[in-house]
Amino acid sequence: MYIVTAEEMYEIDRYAIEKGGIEGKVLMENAGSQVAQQIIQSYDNNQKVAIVVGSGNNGGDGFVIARYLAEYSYDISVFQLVADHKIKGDAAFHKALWLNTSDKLVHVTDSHQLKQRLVDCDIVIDAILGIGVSGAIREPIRSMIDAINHLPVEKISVDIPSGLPANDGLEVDLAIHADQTYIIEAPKETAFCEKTSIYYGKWETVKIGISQMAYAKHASKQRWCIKNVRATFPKREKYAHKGSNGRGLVIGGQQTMPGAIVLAARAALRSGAGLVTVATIKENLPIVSSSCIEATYHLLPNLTDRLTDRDLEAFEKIDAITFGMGIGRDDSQLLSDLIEKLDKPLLIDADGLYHAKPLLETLLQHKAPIVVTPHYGEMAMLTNKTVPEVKRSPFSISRQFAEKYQVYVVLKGKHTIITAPNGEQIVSDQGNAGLAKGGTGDVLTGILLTMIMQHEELLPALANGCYLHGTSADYLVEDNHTERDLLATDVIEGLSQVFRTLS
Ligand SMILES: NC(=O)C1=CN([C@@H]2O[C@H](COP(=O)(O)OP(=O)(O)OC[C@H]3O[C@@H](n4cnc5c(N)ncnc54)[C@H](OP(=O)(O)O)[C@@H]3O)[C@@H](O)[C@H]2O)[C@@H](O)CC1
Ligand SMILES: Nc1ncnc2c1ncn2[C@@H]1O[C@H](COP(=O)(O)OP(=O)(O)O)[C@@H](O)[C@H]1O
Ligand SMILES: [K+]
Repeated sequence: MYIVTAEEMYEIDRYAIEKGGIEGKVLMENAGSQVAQQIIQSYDNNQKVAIVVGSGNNGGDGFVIARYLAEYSYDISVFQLVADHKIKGDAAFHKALWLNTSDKLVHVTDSHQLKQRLVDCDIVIDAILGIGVSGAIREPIRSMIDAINHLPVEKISVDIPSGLPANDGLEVDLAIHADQTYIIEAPKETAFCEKTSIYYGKWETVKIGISQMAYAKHASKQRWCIKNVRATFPKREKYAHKGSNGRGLVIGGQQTMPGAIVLAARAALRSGAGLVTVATIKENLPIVSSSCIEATYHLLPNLTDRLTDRDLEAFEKIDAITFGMGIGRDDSQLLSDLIEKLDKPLLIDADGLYHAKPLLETLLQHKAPIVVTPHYGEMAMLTNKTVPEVKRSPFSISRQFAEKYQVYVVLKGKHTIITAPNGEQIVSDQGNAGLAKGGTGDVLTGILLTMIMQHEELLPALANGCYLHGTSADYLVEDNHTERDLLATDVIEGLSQVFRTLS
């Protein structure tokens, strides 16, 4: 499933009309009829329904919905919130069709009148503003949205809650707080941002006949699901040997934080890595090696000095490296050596990201791909922004960072956004609040290390890793765990259940 900005949706729409030959009127008919079908399946027809329409094509969808719901005997009233001359084009066409079959159209000019009209309704269908909204919401629409928000009715938004922008990065002025949103064709960026997703309520998409080709040409973001995983997940070769399944290196673990590297190493092995070596200080060895007996160990005298020739020689056979879990924030030469001297795919996580900050300009010198896996706080640190700024613009900030430093970015959160250096993005929205606990990020890092070694392309590799991690947590919470008790180690154990669903 693709995720779009408003501009991309308009391009896709234009492509469907100009190249696909489907008229705009037909797309609007499909949009309204599909939303109506959803409503018919979910809401009894003994309810009193008010459809509030604005000036644009979102309002046009509202007239189509009215026509279909009336056919199914819902008690429908349409309230037009704008002057007649504002309704043009396809919306005017569908308004005329509604008026051919019904006289239930009332022109409402202020919020006081609207409140009176809606007071005995059960459901309000919000077709006031769609993705064409721009700037601060103007009166009288402003007070009308506010009035609807205060009514104790079920609120169903068409395409997007009116007033909410489609794209990330904009401050929300005022928008309908929907209980349910039926999104036309493709979810918009704001459905995946912490501050704005709440306005949508529950949401689902309806298809209106636009081809996948139109999306492939104009959309740059996808929501990753099982279908994508199955299509891209590498098969385990029958004659595989441990060397052919990837040799991963995990570097990190101060004396006070040995758990992070254990989690990463165990997660990498559970995800299918052939060999995992943990490079850490000798003080950690007893605890780490007894917790992960399948790994091999490489001792570093400390976590700050340059790598020796002996280290570099030992790492020569490695296929991918992850650096940073539990490494602490003291000055260290290790990361700059990894960037300069080893041309291996390199994943930088946790404290490693603090080491990466002064080295960002040098990342371009690395001859193999670099992946950074910040949570929102770490992303704010890397970009000199505040956490609220990152939360408002997670898609744009990730893309700018990935393009500027030519790295892959995995911005971790409820919706994890994965960005390639060319700006292409994937959202992984598997997982639950059980993952909001120390150590789950280290598990993700281990899984990603293995995925990097086993896939040919990095973007699906990272998306598949996030899918495994989130889905493991989802299955565990569905079965015998809860969001409260879930531990990072459980997520590692849960992976086998996810793998079984992949073939
Ligand atoms: N393929 C698809 O996706 C399809 C999409 N379709 C539907 O089309 C929708 C997009 O339609 P759209 O472009 O007409 O925009 P939309 O938001 O309805 O109206 C814009 C008007 O709102 C007003 N306005 C704007 N800002 C404002 C403000 N701050 N405060 C107050 N008023 C403001 C402004 O009017 P003005 O008052 O300036 O004349 C502006 O002209 C889309 O969401 C989907 O529902 C389907 O029908 C078919 C296929
Ligand atoms: N509320 C949530 N819903 C879904 N996933 C979550 C949620 N909170 C955290 N996660 C996931 O859990 C992991 C936490 O990573 P991170 O913050 O680096 O943890 P740590 O550093 O303690 O290991 C990320 O993969 C993130 O996407
Ligand atoms: K709307």
